[in-house]
Amino acid sequence: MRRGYTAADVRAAERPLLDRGLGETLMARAAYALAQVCLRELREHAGGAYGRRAVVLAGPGNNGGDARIAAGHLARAGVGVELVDALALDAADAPALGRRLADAELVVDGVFGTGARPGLPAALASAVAHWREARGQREPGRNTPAADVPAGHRRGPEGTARRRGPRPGTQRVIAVDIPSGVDGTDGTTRSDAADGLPEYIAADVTVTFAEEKAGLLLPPGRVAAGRVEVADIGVEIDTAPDVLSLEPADLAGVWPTPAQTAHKYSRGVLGLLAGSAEYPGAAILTATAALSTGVGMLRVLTAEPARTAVLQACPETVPGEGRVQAWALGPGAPEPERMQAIMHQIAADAAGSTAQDGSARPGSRVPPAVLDAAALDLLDGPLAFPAVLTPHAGELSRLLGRLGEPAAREEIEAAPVRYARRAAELTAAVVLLKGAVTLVAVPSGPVFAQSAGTPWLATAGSGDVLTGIIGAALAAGFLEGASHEDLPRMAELAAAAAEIHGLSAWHHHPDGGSPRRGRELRQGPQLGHEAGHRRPGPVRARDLAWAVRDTLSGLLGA
Ligand SMILES: NC(=O)C1=CN([C@@H]2O[C@H](COP(=O)(O)OP(=O)(O)OC[C@H]3O[C@@H](n4cnc5c(N)ncnc54)[C@H](O)[C@@H]3O)[C@@H](O)[C@H]2O)[C@@H](O)CC1
Ligand SMILES: Nc1ncnc2c1ncn2[C@@H]1O[C@H](COP(=O)(O)OP(=O)(O)O)[C@@H](O)[C@H]1O
Ligand SMILES: [K+]
Repeated sequence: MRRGYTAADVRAAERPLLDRGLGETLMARAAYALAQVCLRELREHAGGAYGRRAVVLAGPGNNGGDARIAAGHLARAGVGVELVDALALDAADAPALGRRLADAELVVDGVFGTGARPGLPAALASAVAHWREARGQREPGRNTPAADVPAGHRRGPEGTARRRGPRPGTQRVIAVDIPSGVDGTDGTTRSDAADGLPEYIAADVTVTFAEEKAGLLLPPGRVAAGRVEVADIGVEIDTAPDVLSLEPADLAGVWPTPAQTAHKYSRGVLGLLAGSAEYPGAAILTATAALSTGVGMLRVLTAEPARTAVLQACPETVPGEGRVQAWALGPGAPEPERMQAIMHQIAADAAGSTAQDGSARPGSRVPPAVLDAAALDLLDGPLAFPAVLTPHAGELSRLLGRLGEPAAREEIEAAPVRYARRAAELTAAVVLLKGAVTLVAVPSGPVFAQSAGTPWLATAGSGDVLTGIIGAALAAGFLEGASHEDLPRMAELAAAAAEIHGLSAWHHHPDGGSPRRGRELRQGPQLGHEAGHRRPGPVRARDLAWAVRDTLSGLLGA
């Protein structure tokens, strides 16, 4: 499990040590750890440290202090270091600095640290844009690992005429504590007014101190940070983390598995209302995913012709009504009246209003629900039963509008954690906001951030698969029903489902390579781009729904 802390909590933990006069000691430890990582990266990616060129960008605070001391260590190891006072940069010098940045084997970003706010000062942003341009990159992005560079680019003369400096894949960018331009607590950045590109210094590796900062786990900071290494500098944080990320190795401990004596009803029954005459496929995808996840029984309540389509694709499915332990409602535009009726019934059961003797049964445990797609469009206030909502940014924008706090899709994409949390408060539900990094928020408590997937997952039907996985997990995880007190556990299951969904895109390897199993799978890809993992190819939602089974078998050690 990765844990991310707010800047305020990190500061508070450092305070007693600073009060005891240990500031310089801490900085010396941080700088030493940073220099060690820089030297190792140079050895691994540039063939050595001696004689290699480094540009160290140093800011005005302690982050700059760490970078300056590390620059001394690097120089003593024979690295040719140029130390740049990043805030004293003149706009006229930005193009030249951009070229020197492009030419260096190592760039150390010590501009802003725990105190960082989104964005970069104008002259520095301009230098970073020139650097990007000289490297032939359109967007901020770490240098493509050598293994991922297409063979044609790797051989022969050094790239195109526009490409300068070290071979692609040999330049390493190391962020000190946090990539500058990214907010350490919420991971947000600012976009350049002229070209619309986000203003941050994308790193290959971030060396962070004491504990991970929340912004390193949240989008887009998580993408900007590359691989994160935590250096122990003797600072202990004893407050609760603000952001959590489940890793593949955590999933076996989180995921509900059947007891030895289980039978199909005690494994959990999922009720599915998905699909319509227009979109029968969505019901097939959600049903296939739920069955691949190992649900005890799947009941499908959808009307014809989607019902026959599901029964033909998934012969295990049981048509019609009956008792269920969880609900999955909404993919493929099923009948709104039917969804409303089911939600009203769960809410009534949760309120206890259906007690036979007329007595109030407040807080009754009821089957929890995952509400997706069309079901989200029926919501306009706090939910009276425990639910997981699974919007993408566009759906969340519509939902927030109905809840009286409109936000455009772009606003949500720029500050996803803020809107996911707000939606969870307003709906009294778990809100899983889909994206390259999927966030899972509860009305109060830490947010989960999961990023096992690949951009190939962004394909129609992929969300329907996620709904099926979540539904099956809720059915198995809440055999006795759930109440609002269970929202944190529901969020944990939804986060685990998002991780399994993402890993399944890697697992299903379209080139026919052997599926990734066991230990290899549990280690998982880190944002996909780490060396050692092949890139997956196109994902078909149907294959993804099938692949979930192999993913789970690998993760659970079957
Ligand atoms: N405080 C400690 O105990 C330790 C801190 N360490 C380092 O200290 C760093 C924190 O140092 P500081 O608190 O001095 O803060 P920073 O170095 O992060 O920030 C310095 C200044 O830059 C300004 N700034 C931030 N974002 C800006 C932006 N986008 N545009 C313009 N100005 C901006 C801030 O207002 C602040 O005044 C950590 O990240 C870490 O690298 C380490 O030396 C280890 C010990
Ligand atoms: N760039 C990306 N990287 C990784 N995963 C992504 C990316 N973009 C989207 N996804 C994932 O793909 C899925 C798309 O779901 P959704 O938009 O609901 O599709 P649909 O409704 O067509 O099924 C989500 O799980 C989302 O997190
Ligand atoms: K930094």
